[in-house]
Amino acid sequence: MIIFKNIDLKFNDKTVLKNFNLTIEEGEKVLIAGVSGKGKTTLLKILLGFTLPSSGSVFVDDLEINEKNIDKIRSKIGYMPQSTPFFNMNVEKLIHTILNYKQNSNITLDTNKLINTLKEFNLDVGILSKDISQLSGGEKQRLAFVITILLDRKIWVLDEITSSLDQDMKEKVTEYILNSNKTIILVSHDNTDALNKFRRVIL
Ligand SMILES: Nc1ncnc2c1ncn2[C@@H]1O[C@H](COP(=O)(O)OP(=O)(O)OP(=O)(O)O)[C@@H](O)[C@H]1O
Repeated sequence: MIIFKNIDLKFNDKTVLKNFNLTIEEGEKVLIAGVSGKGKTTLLKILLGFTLPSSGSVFVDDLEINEKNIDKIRSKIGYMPQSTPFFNMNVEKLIHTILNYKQNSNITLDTNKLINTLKEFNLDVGILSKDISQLSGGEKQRLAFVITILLDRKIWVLDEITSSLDQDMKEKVTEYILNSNKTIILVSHDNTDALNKFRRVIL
């Protein structure tokens, strides 16, 4: 369960969030909507501990976000920011590098699962021998999503992760998210059928 409690956030003199409260149950699918600049990305960054609120508290599974708990909280979250934060390297090497991070030591690479998940999102297995710089924006977004699936964290925090995809693929990715057993907090400006089934929170 995720709880945002009485969150205020100001940047200099500008109030971005005022007395924001939200409780997200285990397995719930929440869409954060609202016009540009309302604080959607900021809200996700607060959940990751990248941005500190001016006041208020955030809890993830009864752990309050603070310096002591933040690593444990982050290890529960699969986070996809607005732009894919990949170094330019070979795709297969990138996947191995990410899986070799200490916080992912509970995951063993299942090659069949990797190949099947790539295929599910119309990525040819040949992508593994390419460099990140050779991929299109949409390929990078789908690859990042495949990696998020492989990491299998219980909470997914997803910031406009379908912006470079065509309508059919937006629908497919959103449907996949909707049918997952994960707790989802998603920011999107899409207009897809699947998104209508999310709980909508408007900032
Ligand atoms: N580090 C920062 N310092 C100062 N102001 C910031 C900072 N980060 C965000 N802001 C401001 O806070 C407001 C909310 O930004 P945020 O990126 O959360 O909006 P958003 O709702 O996600 O917008 P978009 O839909 O365009 O992505 C904006 O006015 C932005 O300029």
